[in-house]
Amino acid sequence: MSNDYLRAPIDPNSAQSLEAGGLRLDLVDTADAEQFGSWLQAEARGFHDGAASDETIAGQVAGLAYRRTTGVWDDTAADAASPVATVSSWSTPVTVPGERAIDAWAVSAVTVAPTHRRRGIARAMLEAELRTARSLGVPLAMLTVSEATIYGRFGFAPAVMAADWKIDTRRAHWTGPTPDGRLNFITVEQLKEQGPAIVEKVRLQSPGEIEPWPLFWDRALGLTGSEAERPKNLRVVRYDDAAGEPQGFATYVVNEVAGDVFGHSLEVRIVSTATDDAYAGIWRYLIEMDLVGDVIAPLRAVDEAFAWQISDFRAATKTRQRDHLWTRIIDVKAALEARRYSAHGSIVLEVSDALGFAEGRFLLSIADDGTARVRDWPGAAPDNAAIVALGVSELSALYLGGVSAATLARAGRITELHAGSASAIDASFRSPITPWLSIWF
Ligand SMILES: CC(=O)SCCNC(=O)CCNC(=O)[C@H](O)C(C)(C)COP(=O)(O)OP(=O)(O)OC[C@H]1O[C@@H](n2cnc3c(N)ncnc32)[C@H](O)[C@@H]1OP(=O)(O)O
Repeated sequence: MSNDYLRAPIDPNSAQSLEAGGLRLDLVDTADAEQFGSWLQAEARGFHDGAASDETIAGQVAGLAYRRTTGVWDDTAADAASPVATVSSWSTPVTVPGERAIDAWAVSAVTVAPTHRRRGIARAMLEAELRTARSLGVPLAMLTVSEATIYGRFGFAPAVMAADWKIDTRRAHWTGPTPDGRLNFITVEQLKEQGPAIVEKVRLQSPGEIEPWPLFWDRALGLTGSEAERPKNLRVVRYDDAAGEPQGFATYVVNEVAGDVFGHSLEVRIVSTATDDAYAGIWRYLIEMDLVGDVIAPLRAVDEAFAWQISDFRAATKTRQRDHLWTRIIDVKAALEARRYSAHGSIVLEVSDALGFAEGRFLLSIADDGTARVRDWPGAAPDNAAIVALGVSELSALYLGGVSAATLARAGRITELHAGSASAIDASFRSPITPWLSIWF
């Protein structure tokens, strides 16, 4: 999708409801550095970050201008130029099962100033985002969340989980393959040039993955801010296959551990690998690092293959596992037809949606090749069809193939109207590749 979303008008419903409370919902002109800078500082304050330096703000003004940037202003506030609430959004492809992607409405930077909380401002902004996405024909919305208690009421649900891993390198001897590629140290500047092409090879492999944006690289590589603020201990290693083609990279830092001169802790920042060989080459390199007692790898997939590539299964532990990407189906037909399925069949979905976007009774007909057609289906279900009643949150949780319908049925979150329907949904919906999103947004 082009950047048309930048010009879409402000949602009139939310503008009116906020106006009734003396507040103004408006778009920020991201070409106006002063206005955009003020919005960025309000966002930082909303997340309890310190005031950003002029250099950081200048970098963000340049790097985030492609996002639809919305604020809420209280013209009676002492600093009336500074918004009391922020949200930003953009349309970007997200990978769905079948190594393909659909446009999704990414929502980020949702903050309301502590002086203005719990009077419905976030609700007005979120509903405006969903209506705007709908008006632009974007079938899915998504976000990564600070708290798991906020977004369910708007029809979002966790669809991609993530895990923080810790590997005890003294116990974890590498038993996986030894690939014939080679590893090379490269500079962060080289990675900024070469990394996007590698990540692009990887993107369609995991449902849930999205395109990183240019400023993502600057942040991840410590290239924002002044020279003095840049990290000095960030290492970058690239894996090239036997033919010399770059197929993966890792960025990491090695930290001293107090009281243990030779025992360091290696913290993985990014590992991105396009082939199984690159995966084995990079993880072997990290796990076998000398003078390192443990490898800390945050925000990884919940079923990392490296757990099966070491001598002691208990040497790799998940120190935390939790929801990461939340999705919200806006257009049931477009969303469900965009992905591929693992088993053919007919499924009737009775979807309820308090906001109305996804409400309806639909027939999903999945062909032998995994493609699907969705029709409104008010009538009786075809013979042998699975039938379930569920909310849009539950359908959104199932969408990327990482959540079990049988579990949701056991939890009372979906209702089987024919016995065995949840298992039929799982046979079709579950992705053979566990969904994973490697970044926050
Ligand atoms: C995608 C992202 O950007 S995630 C980041 C979210 N932002 C943050 O965590 C920054 C700090 N927090 C904040 O800025 C604000 O407290 C926000 C944005 C979370 C909420 O803003 P508010 O304007 O106070 O929310 P609002 O009054 O519209 O509440 C909407 C609903 O969410 C509920 N709610 C709001 N905040 C929370 C919370 N932290 N936990 C649980 N429920 C919440 C309200 O009770 C309300 O429920 P209801 O409408 O069903 O009665």
